[in-house]
Amino acid sequence: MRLLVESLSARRGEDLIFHDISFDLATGEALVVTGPNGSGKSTLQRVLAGLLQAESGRVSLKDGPSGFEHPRELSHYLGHRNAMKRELTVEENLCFWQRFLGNSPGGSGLDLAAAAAAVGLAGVTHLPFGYLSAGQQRRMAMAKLLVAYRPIWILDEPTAALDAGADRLFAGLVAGHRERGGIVIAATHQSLGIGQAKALQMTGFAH
Ligand SMILES: Nc1ncnc2c1ncn2[C@@H]1O[C@H](COP(=O)(O)OP(=O)(O)OP(=O)(O)O)[C@@H](O)[C@H]1O
Repeated sequence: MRLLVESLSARRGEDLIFHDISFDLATGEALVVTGPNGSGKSTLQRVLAGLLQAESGRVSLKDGPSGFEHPRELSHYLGHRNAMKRELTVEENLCFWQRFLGNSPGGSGLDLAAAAAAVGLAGVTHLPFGYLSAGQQRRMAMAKLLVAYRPIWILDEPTAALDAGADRLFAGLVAGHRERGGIVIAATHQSLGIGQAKALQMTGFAH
């Protein structure tokens, strides 16, 4: 499978945020997106995840499972926020996401206990999400990537609020996903330690 981005431009309100971005990623590859605040990293990711419409250009899949034409249909999107209900327990939140997302063709997610264990949170699945520390909450958001199989991971500053151990854990999850043929696109201000990756430096436009 290949993810193709051709001459992509996006606008936010009146402003053109980026223009003429192209790249392609094959099975097992990763793209690290860097750039200063406001340069358009999140905007690009939201376009790839199908949450924003592009101004022009094309995002498509080639040689993927039949019937899937846009990466949004095969993606996990992890935004700045964790997308968990504070009042629900860890287990209830993960259960919701597992059922809501379902598995893409070609794989299956971990069960909830295994996913919680994989992010080092096995002992707290009975607690409301709101009781967890900021770093534990981010780890939980990573568990969401594991409970349903999606070959493409779109990650916006995935390691914000994480300690060094969690950084390593994250790098291990990404490496495992790539070894299984997954594609990863990660926007970051920090070194992610995810091994060999393509790079895209966003510059933004001066308004
Ligand atoms: N909903 C919106 N409406 C209008 N403009 C927006 C909106 N969201 C973001 N922008 C603008 O789009 C530009 C790019 O923002 P974006 O969040 O994509 O940048 P970023 O590179 O991810 O920044 P950061 O490193 O701070 O997360 C900024 O100038 C921002 O003000």
